[in-house]
Amino acid sequence: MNKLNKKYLVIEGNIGTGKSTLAQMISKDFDARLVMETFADNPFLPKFYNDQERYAFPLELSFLAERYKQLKKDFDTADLFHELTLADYHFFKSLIFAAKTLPEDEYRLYRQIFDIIYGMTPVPDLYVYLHRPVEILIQQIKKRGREYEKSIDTDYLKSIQEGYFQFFKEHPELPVLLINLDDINFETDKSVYNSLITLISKEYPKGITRVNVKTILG
Ligand SMILES: Nc1ncnc2c1ncn2[C@@H]1O[C@H](COP(=O)(O)OP(=O)(O)OP(=O)(O)O)[C@@H](O)[C@H]1O
Repeated sequence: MNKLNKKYLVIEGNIGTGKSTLAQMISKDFDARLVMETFADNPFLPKFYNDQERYAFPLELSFLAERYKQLKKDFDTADLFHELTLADYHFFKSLIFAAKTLPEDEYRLYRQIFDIIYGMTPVPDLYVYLHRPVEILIQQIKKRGREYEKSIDTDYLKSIQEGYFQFFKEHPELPVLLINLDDINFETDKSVYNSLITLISKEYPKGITRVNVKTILG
């Protein structure tokens, strides 16, 4: 087994929390196979941020189709070179977002399709959720300056965050490591990154284990 003692690790979190950056750093250091979410070339995403009502359904369907295709491809092909697979999203993310973006009748239809697919997706050994207050996320989103994300507000981020927390409550069988990063930058501060690695390499029981990075760093 690799030094993280995991075969399939998921890094999740709200929009702009830094999950892709952390997943990339870890995959480089531990020579992991990296499964990254693709969204840059989703033609519905900019349209959705302009007109949510009109474009939410095609957006959600396209994310679902894309994520399924990607997981299937990545997990169907045996990989003899990597012991660890690392993803910057968990499949359930699709449903968390859809519950917030779709009207009830469309959500019910979406859910039927989702449930069929969800049963076929792999279960992670550990689900890491990177938490930051929504005010910090707004700053991060502004800083990275993706044009179409300009309309994201704290209410939207709060509702997505609630969706994640609800998901954890409804899935007590999943080992979740909920790390409160607050405003701490693990990209520039090596000691923070090392603490995250130590945390992630441990074994966790099913359910939520909460850790506050500021408390650990003292
Ligand atoms: N199912 C979905 N429905 C609506 N929007 C989505 C969905 N999935 C992703 N998005 C949007 O796609 C963009 C990228 O999302 P995501 O949170 O994965 O990446 P990110 O914000 O770059 O994350 P990080 O900064 O933590 O790496 C965001 O604007 C997000 O709101």
